[in-house]
Amino acid sequence: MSQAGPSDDLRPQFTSEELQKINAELDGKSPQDILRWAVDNVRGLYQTTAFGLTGLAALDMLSKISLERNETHLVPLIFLDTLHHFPQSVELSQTAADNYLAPLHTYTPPGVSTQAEFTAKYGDKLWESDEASYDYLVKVEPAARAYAELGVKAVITGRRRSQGADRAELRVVEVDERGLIKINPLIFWSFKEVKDYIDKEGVPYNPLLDQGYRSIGDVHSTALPDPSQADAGERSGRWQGKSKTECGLHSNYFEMKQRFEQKQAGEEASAVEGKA
Ligand SMILES: Nc1ncnc2c1ncn2[C@@H]1O[C@H](COP(=O)(O)OS(=O)(=O)O)[C@@H](OP(=O)(O)O)[C@H]1O
Repeated sequence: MSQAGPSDDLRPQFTSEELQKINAELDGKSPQDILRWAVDNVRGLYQTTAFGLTGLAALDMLSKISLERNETHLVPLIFLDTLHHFPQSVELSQTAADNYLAPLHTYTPPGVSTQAEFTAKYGDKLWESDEASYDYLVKVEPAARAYAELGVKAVITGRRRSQGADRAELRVVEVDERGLIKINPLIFWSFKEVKDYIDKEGVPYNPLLDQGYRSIGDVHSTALPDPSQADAGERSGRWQGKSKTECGLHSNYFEMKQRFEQKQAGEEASAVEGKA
């Protein structure tokens, strides 16, 4: 399966010197100021979101920025439906987009649109037998396909420094190895600041949050945070018992793609040998 596409060749909009200057200017700024900067200065801008609290806050802020400017255009949304989300998360993707009248682009893994089709095509519990291929198929490839098909040059993400692990070192604006710009408008906020904003502005959110979940991904890799570990991070319910902290979406694209393609080639070669 070849996953090549124009997204492999995104052209950077900023030189590294410009990027350094932009980050110095945006350091410590409010999410709204960062979002205003993004809307005014970045072309091909989308919001990639799983409709976590951070993404919902950004969506609400973007909608208010549009209103204050009397604009009808809202930054379009990209949702990568892994086909293994909680039903509440999938439902929220539609209700949030409808609520804000934001264009929503939903992408599923290559060649499938239901969980049963995914299992039939790629195997049962692929996340257990081959986690890297699972991540590639449900997040990395669909995102690259979305970027190529939609002409995405930049994405707003819901990552924040206070989420810890790799995210502690985030910059406001990053350019990835493909030249894709990633903007992290709520980078300086804590979980409490985000939740306070959501409550104050009455932003509808995933009902699972009220059951104690704090970070929500796939059903099979999301658990309630351990109540005995009160100071564990907000993402401690993700991939519990594993050292993994990221789903691949924010990892090096070329490395993920190469690993997947090598694995595929190896499996195809073994299948041919097996038949011979
Ligand atoms: N399925 C899907 N579709 C589109 N975009 C997605 C997806 N999963 C993660 N993201 C983007 O990554 C942000 C952080 O998500 P998480 O903290 O849940 O971590 S992880 O990416 O799943 O590892 C997340 O922030 P939110 O907008 O708050 O959801 C998004 O910007």
